[in-house]
Amino acid sequence: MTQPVVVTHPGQIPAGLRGATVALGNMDGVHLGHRAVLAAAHAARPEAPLAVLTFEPHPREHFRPDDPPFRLTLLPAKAAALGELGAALVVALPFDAELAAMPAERFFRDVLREGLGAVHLSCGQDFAFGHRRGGDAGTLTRLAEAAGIGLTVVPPLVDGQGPISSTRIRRALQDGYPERATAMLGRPWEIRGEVVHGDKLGRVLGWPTANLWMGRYLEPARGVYAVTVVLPDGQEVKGVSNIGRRPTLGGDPQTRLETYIFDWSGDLYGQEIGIRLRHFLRADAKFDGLEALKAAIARDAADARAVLG
Ligand SMILES: Cc1cc2nc3c(=O)[nH]c(=O)nc-3n(C[C@H](O)[C@H](O)[C@H](O)COP(=O)(O)O)c2cc1C
Ligand SMILES: Nc1ncnc2c1ncn2[C@@H]1O[C@H](COP(=O)(O)OP(=O)(O)O)[C@@H](O)[C@H]1O
Repeated sequence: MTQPVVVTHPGQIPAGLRGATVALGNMDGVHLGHRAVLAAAHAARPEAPLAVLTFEPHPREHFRPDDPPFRLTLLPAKAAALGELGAALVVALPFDAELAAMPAERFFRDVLREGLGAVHLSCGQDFAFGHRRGGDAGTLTRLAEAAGIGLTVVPPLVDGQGPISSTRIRRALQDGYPERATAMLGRPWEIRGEVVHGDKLGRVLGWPTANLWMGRYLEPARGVYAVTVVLPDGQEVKGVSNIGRRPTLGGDPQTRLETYIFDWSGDLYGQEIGIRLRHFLRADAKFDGLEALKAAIARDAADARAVLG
């Protein structure tokens, strides 16, 4: 699937992608429920280009900047995942004070109708938009009908535990169940970032680790994970990661994601890699010295190899 065109303003939409059938939502994580919203937009108007209207930053990052980070996907990964689902266009509107203050009617007219030239809309039942979330699926139904634009309101996709949602996926990851996140996402959760320099202790211990900052990503359960690693060339290889603050070494102020890649050597500094959390192995621990830590990492690596097969 080709990468979608990503724009931050309707004025930037290429002529051929105006008049799209448009799925609406934050779409953080791009999970199976989001997939259903895209599928509904496409099914209604299969001849039209498929577009997604989303917000970047996430409205919660705008309204509650001091909340702990919670993102499942940042825009490039979100756009790539939406592209996999057939989106030709992603409109990622900057969510700022102006957008937050825009009445629902004006958002509908200026952005959806005139900006995108939408021929059909789809959203989840809980979609809310416009000033103080003043527009909901009911408002959208009324506005779309008056404008002669089709609308599909998609009921929540459920599994055995209830509706699939970004919130449930976050909770599964915070509780140490990456497999549950994988099931709801339809693919493993991946953290992408640039490899940064650490304390260069890894190679002394015999376990060099490529380090990423968690940044705006949700912090999952701290501890050790069996992972797969997407290298800069796109190759996917196996490894073992620690997500934590290294209590054995005095503790860090920020959480890092450190990954030892199996049967691999090379230089990754400054390059972007993706870490896909597969299985949680154990909680982060404070060891009594470096020898004990080394022994624990050796056991972790063996456990990860075993569970990854
Ligand atoms: C599989 C694995 C498990 C780890 N588990 C812990 C742990 O439980 N507690 C801890 O303090 N550090 C743990 N570490 C982190 C090491 O302290 C870290 O890799 C080492 O300090 C190297 O840091 P550097 O990359 O900055 O050189 C773990 C590392 C790996 C690779
Ligand atoms: N098998 C490997 N797994 C992870 N990183 C590796 C591996 N082999 C070499 N490297 C390189 O070594 C670096 C990590 O070495 P390390 O001594 O832990 O330094 P740092 O403290 O800067 O992370 C990685 O960023 C990467 O460039």
